[in-house]
Amino acid sequence: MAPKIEFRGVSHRFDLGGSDFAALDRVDLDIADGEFVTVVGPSGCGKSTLMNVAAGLLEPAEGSVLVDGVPVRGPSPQRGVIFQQYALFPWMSVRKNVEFGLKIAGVGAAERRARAQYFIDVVGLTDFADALPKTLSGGMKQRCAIARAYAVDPTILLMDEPFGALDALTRVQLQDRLLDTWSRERRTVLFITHDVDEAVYLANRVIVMAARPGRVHRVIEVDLPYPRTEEIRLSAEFAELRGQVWHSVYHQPTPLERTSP
Ligand SMILES: Nc1ncnc2c1ncn2[C@@H]1O[C@H](COP(=O)(O)OP(=O)(O)OP(=O)(O)O)[C@@H](O)[C@H]1O
Repeated sequence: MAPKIEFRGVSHRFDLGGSDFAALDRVDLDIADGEFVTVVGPSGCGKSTLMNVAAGLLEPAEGSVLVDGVPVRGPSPQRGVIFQQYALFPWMSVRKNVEFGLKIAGVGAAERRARAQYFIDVVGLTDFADALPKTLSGGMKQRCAIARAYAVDPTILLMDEPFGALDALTRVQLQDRLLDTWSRERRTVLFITHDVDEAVYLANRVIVMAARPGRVHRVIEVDLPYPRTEEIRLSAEFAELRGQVWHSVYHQPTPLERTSP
């Protein structure tokens, strides 16, 4: 089956005070439909740049990203994006936030309400549907952002450190909630994180990037069954995979001085 997302020779440079800086160097990566792929790597290795290119928020200097075989030319409702900062509208209730994208898409009031309610229930915010974001905890805000992203029915979810600002316990709970949502509403997920445990716990496949220039360093298959459970998190197999990812992230080759053509 053709990949859902294809990165084809994606390179990107930023101008750093007159000299070019290679944020991404010839990234090739295929992601299958329904896969859950996590991306880890040292700070500045180009994780967010990779995601922004996939989201259509950034045009790569070279190469392209294809979704269902079609080059990405800009943002699309087909690709839901979730950032670390929740980006909720503070004056709107949870329900109105979740309905927002549907309203923009011209979905009628009754269907809007039903779809929003479904995803509010899925992320466990039923009792807070009419609450304003300022009354929610960080984890609840992020669940609202997840419900909002799902409600417009994207085929792909692009998540950039979505749980990065949360405490460890909330983070683990949201990982389970996200996997539960993913198992019920299967989407292709590209999830960026700094957290090696999180990367292994969530993924089918972990992409380890290296910096300077930003590139794919290693791809590690996570051959653990779903649903992932505490038992799996504490298993020897999990520890072994975590060790592999950890080693790949923290013992990387020295940065290349320049990229060869
Ligand atoms: N708008 C920009 N202008 C100049 N340089 C940039 C810009 N955005 C990113 N960079 C540089 O490109 C490199 C990759 O940045 P990116 O944010 O993609 O890395 P990252 O892996 O997501 O980092 P982190 O894990 O710290 O968030 C970094 O060295 C960064 O300094």
